[in-house]
Amino acid sequence: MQDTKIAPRPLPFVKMHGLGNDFVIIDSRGRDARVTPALARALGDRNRGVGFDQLGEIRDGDNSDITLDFWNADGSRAGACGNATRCVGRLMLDEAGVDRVTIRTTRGLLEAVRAGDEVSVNMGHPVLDWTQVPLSQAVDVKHLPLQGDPVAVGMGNPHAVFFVDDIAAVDVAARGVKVEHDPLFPERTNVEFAQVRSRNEIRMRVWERGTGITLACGSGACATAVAASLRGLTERQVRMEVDGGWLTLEWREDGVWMTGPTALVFAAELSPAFLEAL
Ligand SMILES: N[C@H](CCC[C@H](N)C(=O)O)C(=O)O
Repeated sequence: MQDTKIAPRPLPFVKMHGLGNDFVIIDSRGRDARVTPALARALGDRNRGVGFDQLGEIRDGDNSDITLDFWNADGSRAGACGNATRCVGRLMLDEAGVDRVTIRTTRGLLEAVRAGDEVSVNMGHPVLDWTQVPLSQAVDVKHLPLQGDPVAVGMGNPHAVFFVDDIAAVDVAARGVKVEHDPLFPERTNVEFAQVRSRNEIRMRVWERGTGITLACGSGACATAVAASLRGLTERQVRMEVDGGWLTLEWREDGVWMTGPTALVFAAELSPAFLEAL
């Protein structure tokens, strides 16, 4: 019998961003899941791959319109990614020509709805139990025993939110990397620095676990709105300015809703040579 070699096929993807928080999105519906840590790392390399803050993989739905998994550029998994959820929500809303879609993520069933030109997603209820954030010891999540007195909030991924008087004076990278690896966070953490401008407005900058400084972080924006509300600093609805623009957050009875813009940058495909070299 003659040996046959199956030629690897190119793998299509799209590049999107939400407020400059950028994503590669691979649609694996109807095929075997293809994303591996090695693929995430290679694709996430801005020189050898494409570069992204997170990689999103769309899979077939599970009592939902789709299932969505997130990866960081270091090959680790992100349990939540609000901006990518909005971007994928936009793709699915447009594909189906509907106003509401359901998205299964590791933290449960989320929904995305059209909000004029923007997309709103319900990122679910915040997690305020220290075992679930998770933290490594029984502490008050509203006042962590760390310099700067941050609040811990889980949004499917861990966040530590610091309130500061002057955000321009914060060295986000230096402080972020230190807090990310503090032993209080057994799964490391995303780190937000927030300056409350009024009871309805916050300026926020972020250090993302496994990624570094990004222009926006949707789950971090949700965590920051929850933390500010818990501390009595703001109302439950706030406008938030991040490095990439503006988001609206509202902590409602059914979860934390986030609204903001999405952008489709380009569609392309990964070459067989790139995939073979993994
Ligand atoms: N950019 C994402 C969050 C990524 C979080 C990730 N860095 C993690 O490890 O949890 C967002 O819009 O919510």
